[in-house]
Amino acid sequence: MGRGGRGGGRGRGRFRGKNKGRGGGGGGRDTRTESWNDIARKNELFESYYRMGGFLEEAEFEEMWKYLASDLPNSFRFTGTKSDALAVREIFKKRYIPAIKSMDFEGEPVEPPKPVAAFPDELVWDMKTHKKVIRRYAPFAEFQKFLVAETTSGNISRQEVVSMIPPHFLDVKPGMVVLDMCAAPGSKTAQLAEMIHGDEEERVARAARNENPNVDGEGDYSDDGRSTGLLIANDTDYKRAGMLTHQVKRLNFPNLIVTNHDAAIFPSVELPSKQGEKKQYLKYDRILADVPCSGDGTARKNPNVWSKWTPKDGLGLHNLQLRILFRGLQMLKKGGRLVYSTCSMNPVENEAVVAAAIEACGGVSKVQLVDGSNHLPNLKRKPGLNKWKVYDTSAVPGGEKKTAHLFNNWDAFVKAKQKYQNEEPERQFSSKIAPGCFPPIAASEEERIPLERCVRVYPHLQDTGGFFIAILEKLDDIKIAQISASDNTELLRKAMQESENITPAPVAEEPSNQDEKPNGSTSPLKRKLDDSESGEKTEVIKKVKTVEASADRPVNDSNTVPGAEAPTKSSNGAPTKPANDDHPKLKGSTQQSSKEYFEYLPADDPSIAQILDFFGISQRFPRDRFMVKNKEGLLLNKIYYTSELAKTVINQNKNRGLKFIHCGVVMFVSHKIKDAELMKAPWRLQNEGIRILEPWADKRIVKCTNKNTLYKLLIEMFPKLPRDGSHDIGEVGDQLMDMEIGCCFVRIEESEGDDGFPFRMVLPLWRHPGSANLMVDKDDRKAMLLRLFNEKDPQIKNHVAEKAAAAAEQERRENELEAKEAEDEESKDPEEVEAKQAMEVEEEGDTAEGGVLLSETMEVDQD
Ligand SMILES: C[S@@+](CC[C@H](N)C(=O)[O-])C[C@H]1O[C@@H](n2cnc3c(N)ncnc32)[C@H](O)[C@@H]1O
Repeated sequence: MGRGGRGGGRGRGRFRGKNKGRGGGGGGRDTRTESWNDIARKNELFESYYRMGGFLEEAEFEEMWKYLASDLPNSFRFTGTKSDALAVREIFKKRYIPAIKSMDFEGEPVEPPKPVAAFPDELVWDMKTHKKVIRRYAPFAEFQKFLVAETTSGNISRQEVVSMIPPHFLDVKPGMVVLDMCAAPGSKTAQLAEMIHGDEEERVARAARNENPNVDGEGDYSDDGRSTGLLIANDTDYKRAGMLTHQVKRLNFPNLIVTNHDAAIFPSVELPSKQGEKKQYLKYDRILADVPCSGDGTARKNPNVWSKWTPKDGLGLHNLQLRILFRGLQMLKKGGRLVYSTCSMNPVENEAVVAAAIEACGGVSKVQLVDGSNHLPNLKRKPGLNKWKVYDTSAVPGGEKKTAHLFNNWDAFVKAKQKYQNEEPERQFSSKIAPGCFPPIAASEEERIPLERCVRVYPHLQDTGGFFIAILEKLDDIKIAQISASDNTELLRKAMQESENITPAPVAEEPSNQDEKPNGSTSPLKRKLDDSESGEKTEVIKKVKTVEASADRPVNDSNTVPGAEAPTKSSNGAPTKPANDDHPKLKGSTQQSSKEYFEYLPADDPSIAQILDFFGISQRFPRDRFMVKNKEGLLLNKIYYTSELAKTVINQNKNRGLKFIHCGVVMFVSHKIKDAELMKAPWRLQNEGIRILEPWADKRIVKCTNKNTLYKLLIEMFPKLPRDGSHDIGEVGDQLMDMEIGCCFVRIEESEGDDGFPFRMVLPLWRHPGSANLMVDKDDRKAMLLRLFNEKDPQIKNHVAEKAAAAAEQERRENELEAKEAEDEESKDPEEVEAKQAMEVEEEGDTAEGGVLLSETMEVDQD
């Protein structure tokens, strides 16, 4: 049946949104095809849970709910190194804010973007005008162009405000080893990379000038100012990990590795150890666990929340979230910090997970919740909850009625089930409700988990989405034996075993301490029956009718069998992923990835030595961190560069079953030109890696000091460089006149005034025999022309491409003519035709002999 075929109407009634959305086989409504404005922002179950759960006082709840049902403001962040971000921000403030201020939309003045007070340095902005209006309404066209160009160039990240919070709470310092467990699509990974990178460029520049790079004493800059840190960004979904790779490539960060594993069983990463000594494993200073969640805090931009929310979403994810968090805590260094976050407001996915993980680690003496009030002090927030109710719906298979329940504690849930077992044995509850879903009950004040230290961000506080953040600090080693204290013993133990299975080596966890007794059932933290709430507190909210089972709905539709968590079926009956379910389907990852090769070149590789010599790269620049991505380790097309620790991790683990899917910044690309073998270095520098290399170069540097020269180099590809010196590219052309053919650095220093450059730039340029060409692709050229020269629709000239296009057109015309002539010939005397053909062959031979291919025409593919 076609989409939307059954019934055709909108699922506005209770349960209908969910029913239709998940029952794909039944022709359910796909809300994504509908306009966001047409979606009814109503869901009684959703509302009743948050209204009755006691999260907020009634008046505040009303305010919060009003915001939750309204559109989310548009937000974005200026990214990259701080100086670049501030420079682009200034351009935005000077050029676009006044323009927007003078606009009207539908008769009302447009509210211009404003900085979000919660974040420092005015780097985060939001704006009430909807994205769609900005995209479609002509007066916004220039601003939209700027947003698109800077997003493509990586200077702006269009990220939701609340999603920017967790990295700020991690307190990352340059040089730290950081794991982002659930990283795709990668917006927080980018923030973490910026933090690990710190002011690296400034420090490296100082080191290269033989000055002390470590001015403020923060971070480890023992590697000549370079950050020694590492960021591993992981996602279990292979496709999403691909998206993540696409995002992080723009960061040009050599200290980054992308992996594709189930975070709950993330493998231990081995480090080199001396022969005969105990194996060493990587421990992390910081871990971000931004786990898959029901996403109900995203209701302002996600129609599925309104149409599909059920209490089972959160319940179904609690366990996976707990396993991911627990694995994160295992891999954390003693004294290290982990931030757990979700875009859900549901305590079952938040405080309950945090409490259960702390208990599983052995309590507050092992892992403590950190008070985050000194981070982002301007962020409006609410404390975490110490009490909440677990919400479930139960029903009898085939029956019509669903009943909603709110349970205060585990015993109340058990009693309710027992009661129904006598009266209605077929009634089913969610199989996912576990003791860990309920508030913890501590035996003493010292052992109490201060869940109020968690951070809740509600939509009405600063006009954002909803979010939850908890900062955890590992105080002591987690002994394997302590896991038995948890209510989730078996699952967590299994998770540990699985992470061992991925890597043939033993897990890098602390040895089990024999002196340490397992807490077992005597755990003071084990959830107990709270006498005051011991009676069954099931609150039957309302009995409601469910949609009747019908022939075109699969019998295992989760609405007819609540709690059964039936897999969604696609129209061909194959199981598909439920809308908000990010559960991995395979143990290691969601798909088998194709093998990537990461082969490091020897430090004395003669080709590398030749290239580095060509650019006059200092001997202090490391020569053993260059890598190629083919099995044979050959210098074919691209040469990548990585940090020292990234290299160590890749080399030590690539044959241990770890799935690395990305690492390295492109440093050199082979330049395919005629007579390349006669050149000293037929390799071109890349925009990606050029800033890493440039401080160490003392050859082939061209200074660009005039804005007009840069404009000419950007607007025209291959500007002429005739031998007589009559070029049009100013001081750059003058310096190039005496330079050997090949690539070079164009260095542009920051300078003040309207004719100055707002930030420092280094760009690669290829010096041809008769021309020069900035090796910057068309999109980046356009973005630079817009940013620096306010050039809105630049027409970039490319003589070579034009020449090639003209030649192709000429050939096409000739072919057409030939075909026509051939047609005409058919009717002619065959002898005459034969004679003509013989003559043509001769002519072709002549042309080929005399023809010379210009090197430029072979370089059309270079940008
Ligand atoms: C909330 S999103 C992460 C957003 C991301 N941190 C960002 O800022 O762009 C959750 C991610 O977890 C991934 N995921 C789901 N289950 C996972 C698992 N078991 N291990 C690792 N990643 C998982 C999903 O594919 C999804 O990309």
